Amino acid sequence: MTLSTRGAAKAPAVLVLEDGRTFRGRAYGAVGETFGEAVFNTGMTGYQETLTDPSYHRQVVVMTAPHVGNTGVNDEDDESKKIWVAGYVVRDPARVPSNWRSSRSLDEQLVDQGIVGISSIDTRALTRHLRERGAMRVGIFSGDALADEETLLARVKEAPQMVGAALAAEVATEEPYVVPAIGEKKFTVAAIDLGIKGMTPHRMAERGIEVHVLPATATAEDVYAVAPDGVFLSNGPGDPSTVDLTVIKDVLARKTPLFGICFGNQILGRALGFGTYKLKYGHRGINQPVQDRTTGKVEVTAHNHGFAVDAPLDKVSETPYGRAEVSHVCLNDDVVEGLQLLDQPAFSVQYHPEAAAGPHDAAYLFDRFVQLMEGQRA
Ligand SMILES: NC(=O)CC[C@H](N)C(=O)O
Repeated sequence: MTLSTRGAAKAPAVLVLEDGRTFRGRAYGAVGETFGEAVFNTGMTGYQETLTDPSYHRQVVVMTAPHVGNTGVNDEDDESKKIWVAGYVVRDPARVPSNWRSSRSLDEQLVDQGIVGISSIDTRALTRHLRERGAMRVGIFSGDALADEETLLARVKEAPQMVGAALAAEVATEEPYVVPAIGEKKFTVAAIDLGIKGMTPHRMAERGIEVHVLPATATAEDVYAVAPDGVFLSNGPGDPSTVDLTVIKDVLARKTPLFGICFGNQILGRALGFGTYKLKYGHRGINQPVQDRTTGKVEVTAHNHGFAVDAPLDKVSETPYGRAEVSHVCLNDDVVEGLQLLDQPAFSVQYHPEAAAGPHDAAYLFDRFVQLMEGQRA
């Protein structure tokens, strides 16, 4: 631990929202400047997984939990090879991390990876502002990047918007790789990496699945070259309306068992002919109530999405691939949280059954995927 994490005064920093509201605080992590879409995460824990979730690429994450960094950073909980958030906003960073697995402080980790953040601001006021006005662009500035507010605001307004952003290829693997089945191998799955988290193939491997993780640019030929029993569509950053649907339509046409999560749910929805739209402020956190309408059960789930599928809640829809219905719904706001096809083995959820971090209520969805693959073999 360096002395700086022991509470030495950090440089002044300012956060500027695109509607002109500003918050003055202290630099946290790297000193400099950064831009992105301001979003808030309501998780009380799991900051290491949040920071390394590729779906947060180009987003500045505001933590609503006031005290962040308490357990430091360890060598096991990263969900990808680096921190992806564009910036980090916390109220009150831990001065001294304390956990048996901690190998360094969060502050040091942010500095090492050049992640610009801000602390000591009223994150509750900022969150309420984003809830009332909606997600918007933001900049964080410290050190040499500080300037008068008008100049900073003009720079925030130059930053790219999230609507229309095609980001999956920026975060996905360039080379295919294999995550071996744990124990006896029962199935092969081709997982299209649009920003996959490490825990996701692990959850499949635990169920005897050998997972071939393929780049976002994989063709149908690449997918079928691994002779998959099933195809998986991962989570990922950006606007789902930018994704080329050729491969997924091919998978649907061949009736290969298909499971999608988050971004995967959105692009399955689009392939079925539904629209996607931007939510006012999105769902991010590990305490979101969802109802599985196929069983009536309610589960508490991990979310990270700013877009959603526009599908009718109370009727079966006719699609080019047979009938489809909304299988899951968020109990906070009735947002579509899952889709299922009724005439072929394909389904998806808008949230994170891999639960890293988060409650494990939704783990049964990986078992449903296994059942679909078993059903196809029978
Ligand atoms: N976690 C994800 O896959 C996010 C999907 C999409 N980028 C969204 O914001 O809604």
